Amino acid sequence: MTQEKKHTTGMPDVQSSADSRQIAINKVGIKSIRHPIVVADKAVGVQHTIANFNMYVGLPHNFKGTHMSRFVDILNTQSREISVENFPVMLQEMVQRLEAKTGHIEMSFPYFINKAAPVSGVESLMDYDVTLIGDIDGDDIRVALKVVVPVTSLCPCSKEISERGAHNQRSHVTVTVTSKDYIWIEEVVALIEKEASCEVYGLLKRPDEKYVTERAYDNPKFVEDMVRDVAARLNADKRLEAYCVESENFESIHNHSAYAMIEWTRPA
Ligand SMILES: Nc1nc2c(ncn2[C@@H]2O[C@H](COP(=O)(O)OP(=O)(O)OP(=O)(O)O)[C@@H](O)[C@H]2O)c(=O)[nH]1
Repeated sequence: MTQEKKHTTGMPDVQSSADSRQIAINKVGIKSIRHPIVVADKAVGVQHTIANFNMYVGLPHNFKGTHMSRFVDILNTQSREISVENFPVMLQEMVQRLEAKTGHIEMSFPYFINKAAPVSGVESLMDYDVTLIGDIDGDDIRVALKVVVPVTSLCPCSKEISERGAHNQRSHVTVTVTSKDYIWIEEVVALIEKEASCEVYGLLKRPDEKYVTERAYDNPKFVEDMVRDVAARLNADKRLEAYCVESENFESIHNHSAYAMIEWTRPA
């Protein structure tokens, strides 16, 4: 007897009953459930963190409801860790357990990278928001990696027209990639940070602060420059099947953001 059946034998199963409305549901399941996960860490082997999961399946028109408890059960399966490597297996397990054809999982987690300050070399952790987005439709499985990288951007126009200074701000550069091969989170972060006016750090001493201020001033970027320069680097990566690069600059001279986005898919 399966785990799900042994506690419920003899009880009415409303969700399995028929529905006559002739309307299929694209996504049904659970949203915002937290669970510990393990992520491969390029520097130290593994990193333990906590992910927020959204897990959905498609529901055919003739069923009243899905089986919500089974999604949680998949997270609690003891026979394997929840990891980036096991993510496709989770997608397969989910559609199998839910008797569905299509499924979608989003696994969002903070990921920490130890960075050295640019002059003093003092080390500190920086946190990055990472999401794995998986879709399964029959035998077709697609997994995208999304990384949000906070950086500094400095406005080229402001630098040109002002007698002193230039407005600069923190920006979020978000890259979402699908790839034939494994892509390290660290690779995506490094690629983006190289193209920013300057990268940001958890801990900076005064010599570092002077360096990042001057580095940003010497390296001004519009939001358009940011997404184009990151896209040019992504274009050179032959492993990629598709990408989306976005930049949101939280403008320090406005109460709104500047935003740009480039999407690319490898031609068939
Ligand atoms: N389908 C559905 N279930 C819900 C919803 N809200 C809460 N639930 C609960 O999800 C729980 C049942 O999950 P199931 O997986 O169907 O439970 P079960 O029938 O005991 O388990 P199985 O034998 O695996 O089907 C019940 O407590 C439901 O009331 C909802 O909006 N839709």
